[in-house]
Amino acid sequence: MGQQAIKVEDLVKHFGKGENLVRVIEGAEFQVNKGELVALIAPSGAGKTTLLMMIGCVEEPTSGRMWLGDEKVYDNRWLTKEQRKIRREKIGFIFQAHYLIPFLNVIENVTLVPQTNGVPAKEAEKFAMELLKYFDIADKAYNMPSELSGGQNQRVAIARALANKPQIILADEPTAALDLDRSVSVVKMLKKIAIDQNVAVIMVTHDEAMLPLCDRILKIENKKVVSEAVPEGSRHMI
Ligand SMILES: Nc1ncnc2c1ncn2[C@@H]1O[C@H](COP(=O)(O)OP(=O)(O)OP(=O)(O)O)[C@@H](O)[C@H]1O
Repeated sequence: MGQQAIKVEDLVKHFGKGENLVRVIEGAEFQVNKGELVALIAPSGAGKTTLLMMIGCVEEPTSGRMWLGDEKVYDNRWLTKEQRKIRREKIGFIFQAHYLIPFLNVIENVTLVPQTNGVPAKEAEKFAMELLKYFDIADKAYNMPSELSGGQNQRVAIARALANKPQIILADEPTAALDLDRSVSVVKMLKKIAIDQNVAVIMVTHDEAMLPLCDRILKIENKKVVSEAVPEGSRHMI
């Protein structure tokens, strides 16, 4: 078993109160290790984004316990006043729409978070260039996002998610806007990152073709989270 990146115990999430109470998650228990690429699947409205946002310290759970790396961050309440700091230091987010900032060029987008974290500009730029080279997009460093294709923008968004050297990458349907070839290449990239950078990646997806590329599936079922192997015999399909 690898090192723990995420662990939750008895995690509960409700929205609203009284008549408007919505029970989304009821006692989730699971762990994700560094080096793992895990697909998170469930029907629409079952709570995938909510779960991702709780792990990302954006949405507060209703109760339970949660660890990020070795640090216990939630025990029926946040254990720190600075969830934002935890988020900035430990988590990289990738979204379906890449959300690059349109008036900043590529390298400025990638260095924004590390600079907010106090990393000196030169050092942040050096690491950003390494990431852009790794993603084969260094020649676009000084272009604006509008000058790049959808797939290129998504690679920049992945580089940006890695710029703060996170332990955990949370990707909410990162391939939804891409065709099959580009989707496969993004997911393979996420797997390579998981191994090379020793990070845990959780990827929400509706695309079954992506499952064989993942190590494991987490499924939200009956308001719980269950772990499943990827579909038998299909791992090497793509
Ligand atoms: N801020 C909120 N207030 C009240 N209910 C909410 C809130 N956010 C989410 N919900 C409800 O929680 C449930 C889970 O929503 P969530 O967006 O996590 O689902 P999802 O699995 O990501 O769905 P999709 O696949 O459609 O994106 C839904 O019933 C939704 O209506």
